[in-house]
Amino acid sequence: MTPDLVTATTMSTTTGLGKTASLTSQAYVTFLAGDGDYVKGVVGLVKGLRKVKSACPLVVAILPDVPEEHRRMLVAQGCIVREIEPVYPPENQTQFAMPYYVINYSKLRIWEFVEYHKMIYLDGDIQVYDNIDHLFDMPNGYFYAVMDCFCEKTWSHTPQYKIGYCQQCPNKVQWPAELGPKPAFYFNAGMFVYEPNLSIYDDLLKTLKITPPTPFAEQDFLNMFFRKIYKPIPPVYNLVLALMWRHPENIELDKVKVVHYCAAGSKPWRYTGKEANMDREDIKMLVKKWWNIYNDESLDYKRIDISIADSDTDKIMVALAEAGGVSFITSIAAPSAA
Ligand SMILES: O=c1ccn([C@@H]2O[C@H](COP(=O)(O)OP(=O)(O)O)[C@@H](O)[C@H]2O)c(=O)[nH]1
Ligand SMILES: OC[C@H]1O[C@H](O[C@@H]2[C@@H](O)[C@H](O)[C@@H](O)[C@H](O)[C@@H]2O)[C@H](O)[C@@H](O)[C@H]1O
Ligand SMILES: [Mn+2]
Repeated sequence: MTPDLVTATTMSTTTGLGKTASLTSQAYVTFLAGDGDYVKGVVGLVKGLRKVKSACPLVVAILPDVPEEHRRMLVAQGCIVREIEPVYPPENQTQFAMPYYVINYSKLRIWEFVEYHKMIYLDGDIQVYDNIDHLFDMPNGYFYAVMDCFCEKTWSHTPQYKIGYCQQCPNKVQWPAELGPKPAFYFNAGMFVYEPNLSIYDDLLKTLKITPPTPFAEQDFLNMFFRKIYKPIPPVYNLVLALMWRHPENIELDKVKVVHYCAAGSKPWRYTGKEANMDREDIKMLVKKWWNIYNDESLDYKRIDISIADSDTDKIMVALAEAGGVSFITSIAAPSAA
């Protein structure tokens, strides 16, 4: 048994909670860079995870350029903040699909978070509308993510886009034999389930050094690196918004658990409704849903004052806090919010 599991077992006997073994070793993780407005995305995300009563904490891997004030906001919202060093791709002439994708290689650092056995990575522009903790229970040894769509203009550099082929509807336009074998399934890297591991981490960084950058940056790289163990999961776990107008037949909006505001103009905190497709009623509704969570004060993190914790509930919360699931304050001056 690993040391983590020993702790978890002890904890579940002391708290009487059922599935606590997971709590010490599983977490959500997101990535934050810069002093801009993506911090709003992360605040929205941690509140969303609370709303769906996720049992696992949210770790935020931040670059050094995230200002102190934003770090404090995240901690105050119950996030576990971890600074990481940036990772840069090798020098190259490549044009990224979006210029800021260059910083996304830093996502690779999350393979270093080996105090967690399994993590679910979520982009900061993702919101969770239904509990997805069950994804932690899928068999180990695979890389799980949702298949991407090739129909938007950001894909115009690819043969797929040029011939109108999309893996979301592989029979509409058949893959032509003269282009060689059909490309392997390709995932969107805004959401994935993976296992932190130091030897994989070393291998990722070593391989990156000898891999020329390509337009979808770390997403292309991860697709290449994990191609042999990639297992597609249904689009309800990462609704790439373009699916709603490109492949509506693949989507049942009321069943969607995770929404990825990745279409141009769809980031809720920047939404104006002016860009292509952004005036759709379903998009307006999803943007409103995001804001409802972001503005819901009842979802703000409530800290527990450990010095006056006396009820059984408080004691359980403190045990959880020690396991990394919830954080708490020790100051007696601060009021208990429990
Ligand atoms: O200025 C930035 C740009 C990106 N990101 C992070 O990098 C992720 C990937 O970028 P984005 O989601 O904008 O890409 P898209 O999914 O829209 O292609 C974001 O979700 C954030 O977690 C960030 O923190 N600050
Ligand atoms: O750095 C590469 C980025 O690539 C991805 O972008 C998406 C998005 O840009 C859409 O607008 C496209 O249409 C879609 O197909 C594309 O995959 C991830 O969401 C992001 O987390 C990051 O990995
Ligand atoms: Mn994104």
